[in-house]
Order: sequence, then C-alpha cells, then structure tokens
Amino acid sequence: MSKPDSRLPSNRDAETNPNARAASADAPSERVDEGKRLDPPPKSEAFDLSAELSIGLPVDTADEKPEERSGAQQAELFETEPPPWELAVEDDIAVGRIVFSEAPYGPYDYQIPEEEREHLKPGMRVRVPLGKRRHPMTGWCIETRIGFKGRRGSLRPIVEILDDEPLCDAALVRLVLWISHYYQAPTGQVFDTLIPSSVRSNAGTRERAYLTPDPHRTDEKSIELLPKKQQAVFRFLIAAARPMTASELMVHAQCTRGPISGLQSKGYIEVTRRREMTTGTPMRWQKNDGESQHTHTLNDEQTHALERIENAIDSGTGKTLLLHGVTGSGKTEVYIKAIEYIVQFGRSAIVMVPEISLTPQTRGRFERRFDSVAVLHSQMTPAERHFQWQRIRRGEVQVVVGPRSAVFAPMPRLGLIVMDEEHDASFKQNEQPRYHARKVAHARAMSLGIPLILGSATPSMETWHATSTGHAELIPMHERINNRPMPSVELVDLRIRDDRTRGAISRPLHLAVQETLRDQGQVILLLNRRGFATTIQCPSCGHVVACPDCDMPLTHHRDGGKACCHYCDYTIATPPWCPACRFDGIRYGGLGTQRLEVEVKARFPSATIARMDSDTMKRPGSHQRVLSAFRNGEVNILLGTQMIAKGLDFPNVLLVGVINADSALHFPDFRAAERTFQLVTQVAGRTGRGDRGGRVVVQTFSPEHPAIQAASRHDYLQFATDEMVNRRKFNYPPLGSVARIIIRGVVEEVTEAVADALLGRLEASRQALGSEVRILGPAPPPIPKLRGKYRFHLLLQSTDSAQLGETIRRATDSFTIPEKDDVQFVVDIDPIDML
Ligand SMILES: Nc1ncnc2c1ncn2[C@@H]1O[C@H](COP(=O)(O)OP(=O)(O)OP(=O)(O)O)[C@@H](O)[C@H]1O
Ligand SMILES: [Zn+2]
Repeated sequence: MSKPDSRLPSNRDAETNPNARAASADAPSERVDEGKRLDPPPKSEAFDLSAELSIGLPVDTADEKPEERSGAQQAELFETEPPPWELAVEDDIAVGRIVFSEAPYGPYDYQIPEEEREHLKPGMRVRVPLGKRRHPMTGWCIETRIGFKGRRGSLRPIVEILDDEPLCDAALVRLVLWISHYYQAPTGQVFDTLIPSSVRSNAGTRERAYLTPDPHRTDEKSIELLPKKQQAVFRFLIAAARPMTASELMVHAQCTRGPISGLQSKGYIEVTRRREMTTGTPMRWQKNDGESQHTHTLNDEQTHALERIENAIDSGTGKTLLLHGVTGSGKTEVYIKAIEYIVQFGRSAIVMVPEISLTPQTRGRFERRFDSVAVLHSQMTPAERHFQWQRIRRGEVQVVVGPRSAVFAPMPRLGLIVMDEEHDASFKQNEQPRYHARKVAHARAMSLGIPLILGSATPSMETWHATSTGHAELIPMHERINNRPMPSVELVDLRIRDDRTRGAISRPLHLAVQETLRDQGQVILLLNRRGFATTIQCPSCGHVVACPDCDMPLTHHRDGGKACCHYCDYTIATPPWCPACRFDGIRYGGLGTQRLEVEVKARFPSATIARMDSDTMKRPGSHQRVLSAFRNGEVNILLGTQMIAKGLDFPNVLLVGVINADSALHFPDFRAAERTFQLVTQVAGRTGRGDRGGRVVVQTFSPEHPAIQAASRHDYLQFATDEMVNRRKFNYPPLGSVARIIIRGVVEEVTEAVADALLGRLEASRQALGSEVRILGPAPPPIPKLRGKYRFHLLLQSTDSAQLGETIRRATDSFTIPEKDDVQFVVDIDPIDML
C-alpha cells in the first residue's frame, strides 16, 4: 500500500512562515508504510523518557526504489525468514537508522560501510541515497546496531558521514525522539531545530589545508632527488617544524606555488585539513545599563528558597521547583546563588528568559556575576551563534542565558535549568516543531536527574496545578525586597462618564501622571496595541478597510501613512477616501500606541516620552538604548505594548497606568482571563520598587471581572482558585489536555471538506482505540482567513494526554490529501495560540 504524504514540511511550516518553500517537486509523492503501528505511548504526564523512548518507530529500509515497492514485496522483505545460509552473515551487517527533515521523513535503515562501523554514532549527519533522487540526501542518524533481518544486499549503504563527532550527545538524541513523538513532528525537523543552522553550515569557519613533510622523505638522499627550488622549500618546511598553510610557506620560503605543488604531487608533502573559526571572539553586548555590581545578602525568604534548591541539587534526582515570588521579591538573585552553588562543582546552567533583548538588565546581572556566560539572542549573526555553540559544547560556558531555544544548549555538564517568567507565551514555538520549552526543559531535567526551577510572580495554571499534584514543589516568596509594600492599585471604571475624557486617558489617570511628573517620578503606560488607529472605517457606508488575504481590519500607522495587516504584514498607503463609496472623510477608530503617544505629548508637553513597541524597536540595540535612557532619567514617560511589562526594575517608576485592561479579556480563548491577570499584575509590579513607593491606575470596562479584581489586589491565590473552577467545568488545561488541528487551503469548500474528512478519521481512530477524547469542529477559527488561505480548526480534548496524542497520531499518520486540493494541516499539541 502506498500513498501520498500530505504532511510535507514546507506545507506545515507555511502556517507561520510565508517564505516556506513550496512543496518540493522532487519529494516523492509516495511513501511506503509497512503497516507497523506505534505502540501506545505510556500514560504518564511525567516524562518517563525511558518508557516513551522505547516506542518502536516505523522503520523502512532504503530500498532501491522505495516509492515503487508493492505491499507484497514489502511483506517479503520483512516477514519471510531469510534462507539459512544468510543467517550467518546477517548478524554481521552494521545498520544505521536515518531520518530526514523533509518528506519522506523516514526512518529508513542503511548499511554502515565496514570501515565506518566504529565511527558512526547517533546524532551525526550522513549522506545517503534516497528513492530515485540523483544526489544523496542529508539525514540524521538516530540509532546504530548490528544485525539486519532482511535479505543481504537489500540495504543501501551510507555514502558519507558528515560529522567527526555527534552534534548532540546520546541524552539529546533521546530528547529529540521524545519531542518528535510528543509533538508529532518529524524527527529530522526536530534535529534541525535543536542544532542551529549556523552550526550545521559551519558559519564563520573555513577549512584550511596544512602542509607537513612526509617523515619518510626527510632524509638527505630523498631530498637530493628534488629540483633545486623544491629542495629549498622542502628544507624550509622541515626546519619550521610546524604545519604551515601554502600561503604561509610561500611568504616564508619566498617561493611561488609551483614548487609546493610539485612537492605535493611527488608525495613529499602531506596535507591535513582543519576547520577553523574565521571570526575572533564576538563582541559582548555593552553593559552600560548603569546597574551596580555588588551581590546581595539574601533575606530570609531568599535564603530559604536557596536552601530548598540546593537540597534538590544535592539529591541528584530530577525535580521541578516553582519559585513563586511576588514581583520584586528578588528571584533573580536566588537563581544566581543557586548557579554559583553548582558552578563550584564544575557544572553549568541554562537560564531561559522571555526575550533577552527586552531584558538587558537580567543579562547584565548574569554577565557580571560569572566568568563565562553565553548570551543567546535573536540578533546574533550566524557566525556568533556558531561560535557560542562551540564554546558551550566544549564545556567552556558556565551559564547560557537565552530564549526558548536555549533549552537545547549542548552543555556537557548541565546541572540546573532555570526558566524565568515561566508563564510567558514566548516559550511555546509557533511553528513546527511546536514545542513548549517548559515541557522540553522538564523532559531534559528529568532525564539528567537535575532540578528545573520555574520562576514567576504569576505562574501558569499548568505549573500551579503541578504543585498540587506533587509534580512540582512550591517555594513561595511573599515579600518584596526590604519589605517594600506592593503598590496600591486603583481601578478606573471607564463606563462612568465623569471619569472619561475625550481621549484614551481618564481624568484620574491624567491627574496621577501630573502628580508623578511634579514629584520627579517616572511613569509607565501600557497599551497592548501598536499602530495609530486599529480600524479604518467609512462613516458614510460603514466599509472597513481590511486585508484582502486575512479579512482582518487594517491598522493605520501614522508614520508614512500606511495601513498594515498585523497578521500578515500586508501594507498599503492609507486611503484618503472610502475605497467603497468614495466618501471623503474616512475615520480612524480604535486606539494604538502611536495615537496614545500623540495624546500623551499633547497632555504633558514638558515631559520626555519614549514609545516601545515592535515598530519602534526594530533595530538591534534599540531596547537597550531606550531602557538606559529611562534608567538615567532622560525619559519621563515610557509607553508601549506588553514588552514594557516584562521584568524591568527601575526604582523611580512611581506610577504605572494601564490604558485598557480589557484588551485581552474578551478573546475567544480559555486563557483570556489568565493572560489579563498576568499582564496587569506584571506591569503593576514595575512600580514601588524603590524607597518612594508606587501606585497603579488600571482603566477598564469590567472592573468587577475576577481576573481584574484579583490583579488589583495582587492576589494570585484568589485568581488561581477562581480560574481552576472555570477550567474544571470544561476540563480545559491544566485539568485536561487540548490539541488543535488547523486545516488551511485556497478554496473554502475544499478546505472544509478536508477538515470533515479528517474529523471522520479522528472519530474512527477514537473508536478503534476506545479513547475518551472530545472532538470539537471543524469550525472556522477566530481568524478564518490568513495569508490568502481559508482556515478551519478542530479542537480535541481529553483528560488523558497520551490517549489524545495517540488518537491524532493514528488518524493523521496515513491521512492523504490529493495534491490538487492544495490543502495542508498542522497539529498543535498543547496549543497556546487559539486564533
Ligand atoms: N537580598 C537582597 N537585598 C537587597 N536587594 C536585593 C536583594 N535581592 C535582590 N535585590 C534587588 O531587588 C531588586 C528586585 O529583584 P528582581 O528583579 O530579581 O525581582 P524579581 O523577583 O525578579 O521581580 P520581577 O518578577 O518583578 O521581575 C533588584 O534590584 C535586585 O538587585
Ligand atoms: Zn493580512
């Protein structure tokens, strides 16, 4: 039985990457399935790696023409006992199991050439023939073994081994297999995610050829056989007593290339090739964020937290600890002390933070306290990335600080993983493989028997729940440093006329800003929408200017007079009149940060204002510049999107204003309340961090909402208790598991038909497995059209994540979509993005 593979990587990636390559023509449209099914994975939530990784993967052999094999031949290949005279040799064949990052993904078995038996290890790349392809394909080795239960000669050989050493050690290979299984992503793609492309392409290096004399020809007799010039050069190389490049030799021996080539061709000179870095040490980031260097004496709560962490480290077992400390309780100092503890024993740590460029402070704190820190961030060049990766792998780095991908840092003696602001949505990757770094970190920590510390003032419901089921240990820190009080929060009800003014800033907030500026304090204003106006609408005919590819309203940006789609970046000049009825007086409605900036400037003309959103922060280092200006007091009012809510620690911020706390509250997403609570609590936490106290003004249309109420009292426990009740009603995470399947296509009806077909398969799979899985949909998601493609989604829910995963795996494994339909689907396990 053979069938087209509808899950080409490019199709799946296109969901988030518009530049993803179209389905490649040379990818065979058929894949052989020998009918082996995966064993059901274990039910444990708690990453039993050994169990989950022992699953049998479907394996195929790289036959001459895999696409053309019939079911009968297939059966013959696997089921017929080999003739007895072959039994003796079969055990002797070394086999490597190889996966690819493009369809067909494998795994396929290949024969390892005799002389490479000792060399090939899992985690290395190889080049192998595949199907009818003219050139060998690059793949990843996931397993080697002796013995092959097939006919001798039926395995094709590995053509070339690309790496001298594995790019990831055995533990990381196991992690790759686990990710691939749990997130239902091709193993080859997971390898490509784990090993940066800069490493795979040896960015910033070059191969150099070094010349040494052949030791058997250095005697006088041999030398005298050479022409005069060659003799001179050869004697020079012998005298140098070190390997030299040809150009070096040419300079030092004052010769041309001729004699060197002559010596080479006669075999007098041996050539060895070495790969070397071309770049020097990449520059470190500037550290001018004005923070002092000193370490702190821990207070009682911090000391206690550190003791608990040290105990976990000493226990030598995998353990998750939730450091739940209110904003400003000094969590970073605890992480640092814990890392100092393990560094003594020559071990190293990974610290994950939301996006390092947003938190230059955090980076600075680590760089100052450790000799050797590697900071990974999105603005690194490929050469820098490669350089850091090599340092990390050689064990030269004590601490890696970086975003979610830092979870893969190849530390040889990893002793601790820390995830700061563990509730942050950026820890989930929005493209294949759609992994959550928290879950991956957990898997890695458990398999190494080391602690994972999750830190947050507003832990995710998942982590909070884990503390009540015994999967995580709770370490609370209730007090701010120096017993500073939490800032008082005032809710402004925007429904009340008196408080409303013409613009975005209510009377109470206006007065608060005025007072703060008078007292020489600084102000943070949060508005979680960029652009100037969020709708462009004709007051005459009602027409809304929308994106032709996504159907979403365009946002007007005042700089350059552009109207942009925030989903796909489609941009046009903002139309001066209505494109539908030509009415001359189109209106800009809705509020974005640009419009807020204009209003704030008009209201407080003497204040210096800086805006921080993804439009103003495009250039590398711009965060750092704005934040240092703010720290130095050159900026009085900092306004921006949620990027100003994260981790900033400025003692002179006396006021935080939230322009619209409801912006995320009414999203069709079961996490809407959680997000709102987190955002308001986090931004509120940016004030009251110095001796002069602080206050918060929160504008909202729903002041009675439990999430906003709880945030206004800094009451996480109340919020979590209320929210858990809501989640329980529908078995939403963390009480149950959710998966989402998005189906996208150019023709709406065809796309829907595919979604229906997939539903049928899911139902059949559920029945066959007897699994308790609720299936919702297919229905159009909140964004029903994206980048010109119609979208449908299916939502699956179960209290058993293993059953849920297996139901999907079984339904999608051999699901085929005819190429002419041009429909793709994406499986998202534990989705965060519900749009
Ligand atoms: N023991 C201590 N004594 C005095 N100051 C301390 C101590 N520990 C930390 N600090 C300082 O307290 C401030 C707040 O610490 P930190 O930023 O780590 O808090 P946090 O818990 O991470 O807050 P948030 O969750 O809001 O980011 C920092 O300026 C830090 O240098
Ligand atoms: Zn669009």
